[in-house]
Amino acid sequence: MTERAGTNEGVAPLLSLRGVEAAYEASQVLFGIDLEIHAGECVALLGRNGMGKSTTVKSIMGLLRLRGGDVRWRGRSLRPLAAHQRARAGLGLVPEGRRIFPNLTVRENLLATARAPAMRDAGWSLDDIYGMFPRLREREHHLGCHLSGGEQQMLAIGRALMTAPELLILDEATEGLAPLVRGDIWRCIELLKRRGLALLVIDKNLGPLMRVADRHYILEKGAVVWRGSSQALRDRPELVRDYIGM
Ligand SMILES: Nc1ncnc2c1ncn2[C@@H]1O[C@H](COP(=O)(O)OP(=O)(O)OP(=O)(O)O)[C@@H](O)[C@H]1O
Repeated sequence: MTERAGTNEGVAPLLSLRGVEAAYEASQVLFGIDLEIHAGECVALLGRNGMGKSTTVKSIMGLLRLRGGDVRWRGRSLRPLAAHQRARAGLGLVPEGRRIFPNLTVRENLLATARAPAMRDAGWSLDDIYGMFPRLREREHHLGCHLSGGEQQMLAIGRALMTAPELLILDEATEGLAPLVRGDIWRCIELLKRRGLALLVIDKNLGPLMRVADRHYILEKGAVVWRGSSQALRDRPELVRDYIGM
Protein backbone atom coordinates (compact mmCIF):
# COMPACT_ATOMS: atom_id res chain seq x y z
CA MET A 1 0.00 0.00 0.00
CA THR A 2 1.41 3.39 -0.93
CA GLU A 3 -0.05 6.83 -0.45
CA ARG A 4 2.38 9.38 -1.80
CA ALA A 5 3.25 12.59 -0.01
CA GLY A 6 4.16 13.72 -3.49
CA THR A 7 6.74 16.52 -3.38
CA ASN A 8 9.88 14.51 -4.14
CA GLU A 9 8.79 12.67 -7.24
CA GLY A 10 11.70 12.54 -9.71
CA VAL A 11 14.29 13.92 -7.23
CA ALA A 12 17.19 11.58 -6.35
CA PRO A 13 16.94 10.50 -2.70
CA LEU A 14 19.69 11.02 -0.17
CA LEU A 15 19.25 7.51 1.19
CA SER A 16 17.54 4.60 -0.49
CA LEU A 17 16.98 1.02 0.57
CA ARG A 18 16.10 -1.49 -2.13
CA GLY A 19 15.04 -5.02 -1.29
CA VAL A 20 16.99 -5.02 1.98
CA GLU A 21 17.13 -8.41 3.67
CA ALA A 22 18.86 -8.98 7.00
CA ALA A 23 19.18 -11.80 9.50
CA TYR A 24 20.56 -12.69 12.90
CA GLU A 25 22.35 -15.94 12.08
CA ALA A 26 19.67 -18.34 10.82
CA SER A 27 16.79 -16.08 11.72
CA GLN A 28 15.77 -13.74 8.90
CA VAL A 29 14.23 -10.50 10.17
CA LEU A 30 14.00 -8.16 7.15
CA PHE A 31 12.33 -9.36 3.95
CA GLY A 32 12.96 -6.84 1.17
CA ILE A 33 12.64 -3.36 2.66
CA ASP A 34 12.26 -0.47 0.17
CA LEU A 35 12.57 2.97 1.71
CA GLU A 36 13.84 6.39 0.72
CA ILE A 37 14.66 9.64 2.43
CA HIS A 38 15.21 12.91 0.59
CA ALA A 39 17.34 15.85 1.70
CA GLY A 40 15.61 17.83 4.44
CA GLU A 41 12.84 15.26 4.86
CA CYS A 42 11.65 13.81 8.16
CA VAL A 43 10.60 10.18 7.80
CA ALA A 44 9.10 8.00 10.53
CA LEU A 45 9.56 4.25 10.79
CA LEU A 46 6.55 2.72 12.56
CA GLY A 47 5.51 -0.72 13.67
CA ARG A 48 4.99 -2.79 16.79
CA ASN A 49 7.83 -4.20 18.89
CA GLY A 50 9.99 -6.72 17.08
CA MET A 51 8.86 -5.79 13.55
CA GLY A 52 12.36 -4.85 12.38
CA LYS A 53 12.74 -1.09 12.90
CA SER A 54 16.05 -1.21 14.79
CA THR A 55 17.30 -3.91 12.45
CA THR A 56 16.57 -1.59 9.52
CA VAL A 57 18.63 1.10 11.27
CA LYS A 58 21.49 -1.35 11.86
CA SER A 59 21.38 -2.30 8.17
CA ILE A 60 21.61 1.36 7.16
CA MET A 61 24.50 2.08 9.53
CA GLY A 62 26.51 -1.03 8.62
CA LEU A 63 26.11 -2.59 12.05
CA LEU A 64 24.59 -5.69 10.47
CA ARG A 65 25.62 -7.24 7.16
CA LEU A 66 22.93 -7.30 4.49
CA ARG A 67 21.73 -10.69 3.35
CA GLY A 68 20.22 -9.17 0.21
CA GLY A 69 19.37 -5.88 -1.46
CA ASP A 70 21.28 -2.63 -1.17
CA VAL A 71 21.52 0.58 0.82
CA ARG A 72 22.51 3.61 -1.27
CA TRP A 73 23.70 7.02 -0.13
CA ARG A 74 23.53 9.75 -2.77
CA GLY A 75 23.16 6.99 -5.34
CA ARG A 76 26.25 5.01 -4.29
CA SER A 77 26.11 1.66 -2.57
CA LEU A 78 27.10 1.69 1.10
CA ARG A 79 27.81 -2.04 1.06
CA PRO A 80 31.60 -1.64 0.85
CA LEU A 81 31.68 0.86 3.75
CA ALA A 82 32.16 -0.10 7.41
CA ALA A 83 30.07 1.60 10.10
CA HIS A 84 32.66 4.30 10.89
CA GLN A 85 33.01 5.12 7.19
CA ARG A 86 29.23 5.53 6.89
CA ALA A 87 29.33 7.95 9.81
CA ARG A 88 32.05 9.89 8.03
CA ALA A 89 29.97 9.90 4.84
CA GLY A 90 27.22 11.83 6.67
CA LEU A 91 25.01 9.30 8.44
CA GLY A 92 24.48 10.08 12.13
CA LEU A 93 22.87 7.76 14.65
CA VAL A 94 21.37 8.35 18.08
CA PRO A 95 21.10 4.70 19.08
CA GLU A 96 18.45 3.08 21.22
CA GLY A 97 19.69 3.17 24.82
CA ARG A 98 21.84 6.32 24.25
CA ARG A 99 25.27 4.68 24.69
CA ILE A 100 27.20 7.75 25.74
CA PHE A 101 30.69 7.34 27.25
CA PRO A 102 29.96 7.08 31.01
CA ASN A 103 33.49 7.95 32.14
CA LEU A 104 33.92 11.03 29.97
CA THR A 105 32.54 14.46 30.81
CA VAL A 106 29.79 16.05 28.76
CA ARG A 107 32.37 18.19 26.94
CA GLU A 108 34.64 15.21 26.31
CA ASN A 109 31.71 13.14 25.02
CA LEU A 110 30.88 15.90 22.54
CA LEU A 111 34.47 16.42 21.41
CA ALA A 112 35.15 12.69 21.10
CA THR A 113 33.03 12.43 17.95
CA ALA A 114 33.59 15.94 16.54
CA ARG A 115 34.76 16.30 12.96
CA ALA A 116 38.01 18.15 12.27
CA PRO A 117 37.40 21.94 12.24
CA ALA A 118 37.51 22.16 8.44
CA MET A 119 34.83 19.50 8.22
CA ARG A 120 32.71 21.21 10.81
CA ASP A 121 31.83 24.25 8.72
CA ALA A 122 28.57 22.70 7.63
CA GLY A 123 28.12 21.08 11.02
CA TRP A 124 27.76 21.90 14.67
CA SER A 125 30.05 23.53 17.19
CA LEU A 126 30.09 22.95 20.92
CA ASP A 127 28.34 26.30 21.31
CA ASP A 128 25.57 25.29 18.90
CA ILE A 129 24.91 22.17 20.98
CA TYR A 130 24.97 24.13 24.24
CA GLY A 131 22.65 26.70 22.65
CA MET A 132 20.16 23.98 21.84
CA PHE A 133 20.54 22.22 25.20
CA PRO A 134 21.55 24.82 27.84
CA ARG A 135 21.39 22.05 30.44
CA LEU A 136 24.45 20.45 28.82
CA ARG A 137 26.44 23.65 29.24
CA GLU A 138 25.57 23.67 32.95
CA ARG A 139 26.71 20.05 33.20
CA GLU A 140 29.71 20.49 30.91
CA HIS A 141 32.25 19.06 33.38
CA HIS A 142 30.08 16.28 34.80
CA LEU A 143 30.70 12.66 33.88
CA GLY A 144 28.23 10.96 31.55
CA CYS A 145 27.32 8.45 34.25
CA HIS A 146 26.18 11.25 36.57
CA LEU A 147 23.63 12.68 34.14
CA SER A 148 19.87 12.14 34.29
CA GLY A 149 18.19 10.10 31.53
CA GLY A 150 17.06 13.27 29.77
CA GLU A 151 20.52 14.84 29.94
CA GLN A 152 22.06 11.63 28.60
CA GLN A 153 19.63 11.72 25.69
CA MET A 154 20.49 15.36 24.94
CA LEU A 155 24.15 14.38 25.04
CA ALA A 156 23.56 11.44 22.69
CA ILE A 157 21.88 13.80 20.21
CA GLY A 158 24.61 16.42 20.64
CA ARG A 159 27.29 13.83 20.12
CA ALA A 160 25.69 12.59 16.90
CA LEU A 161 25.38 16.19 15.64
CA MET A 162 29.08 16.81 16.27
CA THR A 163 29.79 14.30 13.50
CA ALA A 164 28.16 16.83 11.10
CA PRO A 165 25.56 14.42 9.70
CA GLU A 166 23.36 15.09 6.69
CA LEU A 167 20.92 12.45 7.90
CA LEU A 168 20.27 11.85 11.58
CA ILE A 169 18.61 8.64 12.71
CA LEU A 170 16.92 8.73 16.12
CA ASP A 171 15.97 5.32 17.51
CA GLU A 172 13.52 5.71 20.43
CA ALA A 173 15.02 9.04 21.51
CA THR A 174 12.15 9.86 23.91
CA GLU A 175 11.87 6.36 25.43
CA GLY A 176 11.69 6.32 29.22
CA LEU A 177 11.83 10.11 29.63
CA ALA A 178 9.55 12.29 31.76
CA PRO A 179 6.93 14.19 29.70
CA LEU A 180 8.64 17.57 30.13
CA VAL A 181 12.00 16.25 28.96
CA ARG A 182 10.28 14.42 26.13
CA GLY A 183 8.89 17.79 25.05
CA ASP A 184 12.45 19.18 24.98
CA ILE A 185 13.57 16.35 22.72
CA TRP A 186 10.64 16.88 20.31
CA ARG A 187 11.40 20.59 20.17
CA CYS A 188 15.00 19.72 19.33
CA ILE A 189 13.84 17.35 16.56
CA GLU A 190 11.62 20.12 15.12
CA LEU A 191 14.55 22.54 15.23
CA LEU A 192 16.79 20.07 13.41
CA LYS A 193 14.14 19.68 10.75
CA ARG A 194 13.87 23.46 10.36
CA ARG A 195 17.67 23.58 9.93
CA GLY A 196 17.21 21.28 6.95
CA LEU A 197 18.65 18.07 8.39
CA ALA A 198 17.15 14.88 6.98
CA LEU A 199 15.73 12.74 9.80
CA LEU A 200 14.67 9.13 10.26
CA VAL A 201 12.74 8.82 13.51
CA ILE A 202 11.57 5.75 15.38
CA ASP A 203 9.35 6.57 18.33
CA LYS A 204 6.31 5.21 20.13
CA ASN A 205 4.72 8.66 20.58
CA LEU A 206 2.63 8.90 17.47
CA GLY A 207 1.12 12.34 18.22
CA PRO A 208 4.36 14.37 18.12
CA LEU A 209 5.76 12.07 15.44
CA MET A 210 2.82 12.82 13.12
CA ARG A 211 3.35 16.54 13.67
CA VAL A 212 7.03 16.48 12.74
CA ALA A 213 7.26 13.70 10.11
CA ASP A 214 6.59 14.34 6.43
CA ARG A 215 6.15 10.67 5.58
CA HIS A 216 5.77 7.35 7.37
CA TYR A 217 6.66 3.73 6.68
CA ILE A 218 4.89 0.99 8.61
CA LEU A 219 6.80 -2.26 9.12
CA GLU A 220 5.10 -5.56 9.81
CA LYS A 221 7.19 -8.71 10.22
CA GLY A 222 10.18 -7.20 8.45
CA ALA A 223 8.34 -5.80 5.44
CA VAL A 224 6.88 -2.39 4.56
CA VAL A 225 3.09 -2.75 4.59
CA TRP A 226 2.21 0.94 4.12
CA ARG A 227 3.88 4.23 3.29
CA GLY A 228 2.35 7.67 3.15
CA SER A 229 2.04 11.16 4.58
CA SER A 230 0.96 12.12 8.11
CA GLN A 231 -2.40 13.28 6.73
CA ALA A 232 -2.89 9.99 4.90
CA LEU A 233 -2.12 8.15 8.15
CA ARG A 234 -4.56 10.34 10.10
CA ASP A 235 -7.21 9.40 7.55
CA ARG A 236 -6.61 5.69 8.14
CA PRO A 237 -7.06 5.02 11.88
CA GLU A 238 -7.33 1.29 11.17
CA LEU A 239 -3.63 1.29 10.20
CA VAL A 240 -2.70 2.56 13.64
CA ARG A 241 -4.98 -0.03 15.24
CA ASP A 242 -3.80 -2.96 13.11
CA TYR A 243 -0.08 -2.28 12.71
CA ILE A 244 1.06 0.13 15.36
CA GLY A 245 -1.17 -0.83 18.27
CA MET A 246 -1.56 2.59 19.89
N1 LIG B 1 20.83 -9.27 18.30
C1 LIG B 1 19.78 -10.01 17.96
N2 LIG B 1 19.90 -11.36 17.84
C2 LIG B 1 18.84 -12.13 17.47
N3 LIG B 1 17.60 -11.63 17.18
C3 LIG B 1 17.44 -10.30 17.29
C4 LIG B 1 18.52 -9.42 17.69
N4 LIG B 1 18.03 -8.16 17.69
C5 LIG B 1 16.73 -8.24 17.32
N5 LIG B 1 16.38 -9.52 17.09
C6 LIG B 1 15.06 -9.99 16.65
O1 LIG B 1 14.79 -9.39 15.39
C7 LIG B 1 13.41 -9.04 15.30
C8 LIG B 1 13.32 -7.56 14.95
O2 LIG B 1 13.86 -6.81 16.05
P1 LIG B 1 14.05 -5.22 16.01
O3 LIG B 1 14.81 -4.85 17.22
O4 LIG B 1 14.56 -4.83 14.68
O5 LIG B 1 12.54 -4.74 16.14
P2 LIG B 1 11.95 -3.32 16.43
O6 LIG B 1 10.85 -3.13 15.44
O7 LIG B 1 13.03 -2.31 16.47
O8 LIG B 1 11.27 -3.48 17.85
P3 LIG B 1 11.65 -2.88 19.28
O9 LIG B 1 10.83 -1.67 19.40
O10 LIG B 1 11.21 -3.96 20.21
O11 LIG B 1 13.14 -2.63 19.31
C9 LIG B 1 12.77 -9.41 16.63
O12 LIG B 1 12.15 -10.65 16.48
C10 LIG B 1 13.94 -9.51 17.57
O13 LIG B 1 13.70 -10.43 18.59
